[in-house]
Amino acid sequence: MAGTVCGKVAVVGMGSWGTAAAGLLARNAGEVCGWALEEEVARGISEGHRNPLYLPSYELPANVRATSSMGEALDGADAVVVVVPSAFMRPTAERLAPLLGDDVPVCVLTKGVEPGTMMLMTQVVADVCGGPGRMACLSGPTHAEEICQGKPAAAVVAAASDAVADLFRSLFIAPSFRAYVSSDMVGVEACGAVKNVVAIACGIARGLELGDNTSAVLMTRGLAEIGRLACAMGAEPMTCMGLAGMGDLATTCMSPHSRNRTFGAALVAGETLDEYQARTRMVVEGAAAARSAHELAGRLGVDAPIVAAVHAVLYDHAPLQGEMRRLLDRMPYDEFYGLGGDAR
Ligand SMILES: NC(=O)C1=CN([C@@H]2O[C@H](COP(=O)(O)OP(=O)(O)OC[C@H]3O[C@@H](n4cnc5c(N)ncnc54)[C@H](OP(=O)(O)O)[C@@H]3O)[C@@H](O)[C@H]2O)C=CC1
Ligand SMILES: O=C(CO)COP(=O)(O)O
Repeated sequence: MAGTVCGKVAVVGMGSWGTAAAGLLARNAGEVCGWALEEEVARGISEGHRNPLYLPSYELPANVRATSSMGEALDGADAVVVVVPSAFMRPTAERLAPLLGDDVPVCVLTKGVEPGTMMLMTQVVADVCGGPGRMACLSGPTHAEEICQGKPAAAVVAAASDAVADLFRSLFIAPSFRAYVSSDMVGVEACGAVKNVVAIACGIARGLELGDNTSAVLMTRGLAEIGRLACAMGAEPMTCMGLAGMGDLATTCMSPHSRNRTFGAALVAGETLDEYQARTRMVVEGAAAARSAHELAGRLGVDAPIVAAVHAVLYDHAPLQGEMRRLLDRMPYDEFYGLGGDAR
């Protein structure tokens, strides 16, 4: 029944995932008000209950509306969900800060690492808005296209405070959507950011017609790489085995809905990042994450060859086949090196 958990939830960012998330939240909040950058999106949702630009075939529940005024979206909100692309997180948080009540809990659905500061997305919002204790993040295998169709899915809500984690779990849970909880915010966010880079590698492999074995190897070795990086950032190892790690890696590397995987294949066909994003209007988070993850790996002394290969292809104009060859030519070491295995 709508409205049983809280009165009003604001969703900041009405792209694909913001739209699908608003649909989930509408079951448990009295009212959901989305903030959209574009007036066309806000009007389409409020007047026609559809987002004209993202997932236009999905009819939103009657208690979801949207506005291009951040003040109106935030006014009286009991909880806030932020889901703008990572590149816009800091400027969006700066607009949010003066409108956000002191104790209002915030859940971030965006996946990325801020270039330069190397902050995770909840850290960026807390840096600007204050109140790290009110922050949460939700991540997992949640392609918006399938959530809108009511296909069963699950994610994990991580927060430092049990009360904040419990609130967002209650807000997101639905008959076809399970929300688990965790206290490992770093692990959940690090996994979400780095898996997108591995998905680009899987897309490249697919574009090169390298087969399912190759994809499985990239996913498995990618998970080892995610584990090494996330643990060096302070994550708990088991988080990488969960919904935010293995679960999201699997869907992003295998699903035709994945922008990151599709972009990898498009690269092989000769398309650039700018061309791909302009054509689809959708963000490829793994491209920015490749830069941050590559720099982080260097800073933390972590071996991250798949991240390095994607980075080389995207930013050093390295040939695709050459990078794939370089990955294959590396001397294989202990399978769990950096995760408890020997350096041999
Ligand atoms: N799509 C999915 O299935 C999932 C996405 N995510 C993550 O969610 C985040 C958002 O992705 P997604 O919803 O897919 O986005 P989309 O690629 O579907 O849409 C792009 C979004 O960016 C917004 N935007 C463009 N320019 C700006 C700006 N200057 N300031 C603020 N917002 C801007 C657009 O707003 P407008 O339309 O109003 O112009 C739109 O909401 C990403 O980090 C992604 O990794 C996580 C899980 C699933
Ligand atoms: O994070 C996602 C699914 O959980 C979305 O991945 P893509 O951005 O590759 O579509």
